[in-house]
Amino acid sequence: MSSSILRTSRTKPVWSALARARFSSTAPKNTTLKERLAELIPVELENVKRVRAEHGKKAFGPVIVDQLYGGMRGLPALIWDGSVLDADEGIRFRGKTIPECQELLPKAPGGAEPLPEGLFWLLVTGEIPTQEQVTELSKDWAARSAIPEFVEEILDRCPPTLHPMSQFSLAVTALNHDSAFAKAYQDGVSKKEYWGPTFEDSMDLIAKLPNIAGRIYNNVFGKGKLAAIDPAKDYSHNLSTLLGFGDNTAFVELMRLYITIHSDHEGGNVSAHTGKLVGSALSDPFLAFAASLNGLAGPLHGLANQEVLLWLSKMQSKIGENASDEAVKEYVWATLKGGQVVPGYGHAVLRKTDPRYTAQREFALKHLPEDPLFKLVGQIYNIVPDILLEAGKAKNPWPNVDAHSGALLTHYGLTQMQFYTVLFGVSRAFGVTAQLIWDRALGAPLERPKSYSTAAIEKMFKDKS
Ligand SMILES: CC(=O)SCCNC(=O)CCNC(=O)[C@H](O)C(C)(C)COP(=O)(O)OP(=O)(O)OC[C@H]1O[C@@H](n2cnc3c(N)ncnc32)[C@H](O)[C@@H]1OP(=O)(O)O
Ligand SMILES: O=C([O-])CC(=O)C(=O)O
Repeated sequence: MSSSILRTSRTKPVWSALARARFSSTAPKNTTLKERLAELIPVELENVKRVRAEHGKKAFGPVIVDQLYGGMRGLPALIWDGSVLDADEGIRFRGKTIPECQELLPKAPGGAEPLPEGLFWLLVTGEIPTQEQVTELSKDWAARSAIPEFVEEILDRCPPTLHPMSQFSLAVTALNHDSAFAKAYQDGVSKKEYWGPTFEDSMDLIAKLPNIAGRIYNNVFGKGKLAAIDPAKDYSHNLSTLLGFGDNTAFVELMRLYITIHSDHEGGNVSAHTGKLVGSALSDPFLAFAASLNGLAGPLHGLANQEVLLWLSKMQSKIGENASDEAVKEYVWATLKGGQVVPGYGHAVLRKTDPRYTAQREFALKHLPEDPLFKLVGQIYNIVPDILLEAGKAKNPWPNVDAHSGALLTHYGLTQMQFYTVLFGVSRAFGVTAQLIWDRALGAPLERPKSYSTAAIEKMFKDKS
């Protein structure tokens, strides 16, 4: 932020606010999230206009043919300020590392982990909210949490054999019935006002996810009558209660950490990018996020947390519990020789251990250091990277977030691994909706990159080699 901008007298108060936001200072008191957004949006619109005027025609680096065939790795293609991923350091949410978020974001009374309500505020504004602002968000989400009866019926009619992620996606798609954005669009809302109903839909969507997740869990895994949302409790506490774990303080803390760290992973990952892409067609946040969920449900992305537990269970039944390092090594090699990936290891961008893995490991060291599955996860950490390096294919031999989460959930009795990605999805809604709000606020256009045929590539370089 240049000092000349800060000195401009007419805009000074607003630019100062933005400067504060960009440096992730604390939010001004006595303002709601929506009011704060309304202040920040015109400032950011000016900022983007300035950046485009100054740099809009500059080249960003070469595009090579391998990137077209190789899943666009490293292709600079998207803008998202909410979080940025460094290959070695891992994720920062609005410039804050996970340990910094753990330190700075408001906590529940007696709690040590950050409240995801605060993380959402941070993702949306770049500011650390006050305790009161976070409490207001908890209350607002509790007030919006009921799901329409017909959505309950859709879930109740799903066969328990339908994967929980498919049920989740169905329910979220159906919420589009009451979309404020879809209605406003039909009523002829001006482009400048898109962000308002997008914000309302986003808040509704996040608020309704505990009821959807709880109903799916209850229907599929038969835990009896579904509990009700308590307006005096925070989001993670309510989610835990609906899953039947609300009385377990450590589980509630785990949910606070879990939802915070799984929320966003810059803009290019499959779920975030899918939400942005679908949203760019002005599909409302429910439709856009349902598409995100369908991407998250893939085994190379969010479903990897389920796959890790499956793989560990199969390992235990094959080589027994407390197996030797040699036996574990043999099992890992057999996985690779069978043409399968080692779930929970490797990453498209990261080149070091995922700090989300480390945060979960630290939680385990504090709350469940003697857990046998946690010990196995640790044993594997000492074995797999060397094997992946020796196998010589994976660019990143280190664990990602999914290598750890299932062991923690299992410890507390949430053993139904098919459900794990639903929890990931609840969290990912925070990042996807924050991005949708800003995309509509900044007038992000329809996404439509160019595709090429192999023949066209050949022709392009025919006389140049
Ligand atoms: C929340 C998340 O989405 S985190 C990721 C969750 N997914 C997993 O944990 C699944 C296991 N990991 C993987 O499949 C990969 O590492 C991915 C999908 C995450 C990243 O894929 P890429 O960016 O293509 O990885 P990379 O460039 O290192 O791949 C090169 C080769 O190594 C292989 N490789 C990468 N990771 C692994 C692994 N964990 N086990 C075995 N092989 C691997 C790839 O399959 C690829 O093989 P190929 O040349 O035969 O196609
Ligand atoms: O960044 C990625 O590609 C995958 C990932 O870890 C996430 O989305 O959380």
